[in-house]
This record gives sequence, structure tokens and C-alpha cells, in this order.
Amino acid sequence: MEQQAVALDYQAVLEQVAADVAPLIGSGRPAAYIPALAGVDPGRFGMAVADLHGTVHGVGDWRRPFSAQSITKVFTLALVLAAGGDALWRRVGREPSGNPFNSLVQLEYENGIPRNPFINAGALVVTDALQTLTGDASSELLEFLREESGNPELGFDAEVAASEAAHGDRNAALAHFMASYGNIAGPVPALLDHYFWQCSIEMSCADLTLAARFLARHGLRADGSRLLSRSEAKQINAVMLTCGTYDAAGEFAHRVGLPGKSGVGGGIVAVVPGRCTLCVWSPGLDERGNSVAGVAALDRFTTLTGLSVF
Ligand SMILES: NC(=O)CC[C@H](N)C(=O)O
Repeated sequence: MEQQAVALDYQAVLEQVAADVAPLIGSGRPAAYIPALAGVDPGRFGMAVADLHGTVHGVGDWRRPFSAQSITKVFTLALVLAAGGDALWRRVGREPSGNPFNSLVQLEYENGIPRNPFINAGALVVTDALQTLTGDASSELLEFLREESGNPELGFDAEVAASEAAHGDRNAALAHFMASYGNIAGPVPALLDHYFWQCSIEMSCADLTLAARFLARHGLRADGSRLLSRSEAKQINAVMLTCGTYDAAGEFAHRVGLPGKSGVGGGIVAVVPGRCTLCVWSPGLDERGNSVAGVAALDRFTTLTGLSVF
């Protein structure tokens, strides 16, 4: 049976979701391996939905900025595909890794080609590609996010970026290891700086729902111009579905049924292609690095509304 695009009362749905997941807020733990993130209040919860035209509804802390972290990997990937096309896929795969996001182990067996663009190794390759294409990967990303969200105030959190750099041995190891296979073009120290700056961008649920709309709009930017072809937008959504929540992507697809991308700041962006974008934030993470209340909220949202890609 074909699903009708019935007008939904997003505000009422969000309020219901927030009430339903309230007992889970504070479960899990904020990321501790980046000390500047460990101090975030685990009692926070916000969620927003943006429709295709940019009307945003939200509940809780939906306007409060948080550390976007790995959610930014979606946008960096989009900018590289927009500027460089398919060439990227010779350097990074599109398969789930089944391993933690910062794992080193597969890289040696697979000749320095990361499994997908959303584990840290893959994101480092994507950032390296953006650096080659533009000369200033982090500024390029920030500019794009400001334009799409309509929020010129968006910026980096210098304390988080410095904290990541100070505890960045794992990411440095990944980057140097891939460089030894010839899969990093630029100097590793500059690449790591850009990568950490990107991860430190602070955005609210409202900002992220707006910025991700090109994924629900089949590649069209907020101003109506085309960022990606319809097929490229589909490809990013597909990789989000299969790889966006790391080694929990199967569980996320099972529960939520939408392309999604999480970050260790506790945010998750999800996309209903042709319909809307969602973002939820709550800093308590499960052992795989995904927000406990966040996944539950998206699960509840798709159950209540029937909105899913399946
Ligand atoms: N999953 C994440 O959000 C990880 C991003 C984090 N900045 C890191 O590189 O470790």
C-alpha cells in the first residue's frame, strides 16, 4: 500500500517522544576520552524536526549548542562528493566495519583503505580530500554549515579542539598508518588539526536539522541550488543507514529504520528522504558511542509516526 504524505503535528509527536524517553535521560555516560566533553551535563535532552521548507519544531534543549563531533563527517563527505565526485571511493569503502569507530585493526589487512567514511579512519581520508580540493577544509565546512543552518554564529569550540589534539594519539596513529599506504595526500599534522577543528563545531538540534536538509531534499541546498545529484544524496543516506552509528548500525536500522549519524557529543541526525530531518541530543552514551536517550527517541518517533525508509 502506498503511504500518503499526511500532515503530521510534529510538535505533538516530539512532546510525546520527550515524555516517553524521559526515564532514560541521564543513562549512559558522556564521552570521557575527550576530557572537555566529559563535563557536559548528562541530564540534557533536546530534539528537533525540520520539514523540507525549513520550518523547525523542537522540544527540551533543542536550541542549545553541543559538540557536533562525528555528525560533521556527513557534511564533509557531502562537500567532497560535490567538489570531487566519485574519485573519493577509490580511497574509502562503503561497508560497515563491525568495529569501534576508532579501531585500527582492519586497516592493515585492507591496505590502508578504510571501510567507510564515517569511522575515524575514513573521515580522516575524507578531510584530507577536502583539504586537497579546497585548501582549507575546516573553514569550508564551517561556512557551509552556517549557510545551510542560517546561523552565522556557528563556530568551533577551541577548548574541545585542543582537548582532542592533546588526547589524539589514536587518530594520529590512524592518519600516519594510512599515510604509509599513500592514502593521505597532505601533511598529517595539518590534517589532524582540520579533523579536530571539524569535530569541535558547536551546533544545536535546530542548526543540525536545517543543515542536513539537503539529504531530505535529494541534494538541493537551502537556497534551492544543487549540492549533490539525487543519486549522490541517496548514496550518503545509504552509507548513513549502514555505517552511521558504527558497530551498532544494524541495531539502529532495526530500531529506527532511518539513515542516521551519531557523534560522541551525544547528538544524532536522522533523515526521512523527501520528508524531513531530525536531530536529537542527550550526552549519555552507550558502550558503542551512541546516545542512549537519543536512539530511544528516534525509535519512538518512527514508531509513533510510521516515518521510515522501510
Ligand atoms: N564518534 C565520534 O564522534 C568520534 C569523534 C572524535 N572527535 C574522535 O575523533 O574520536
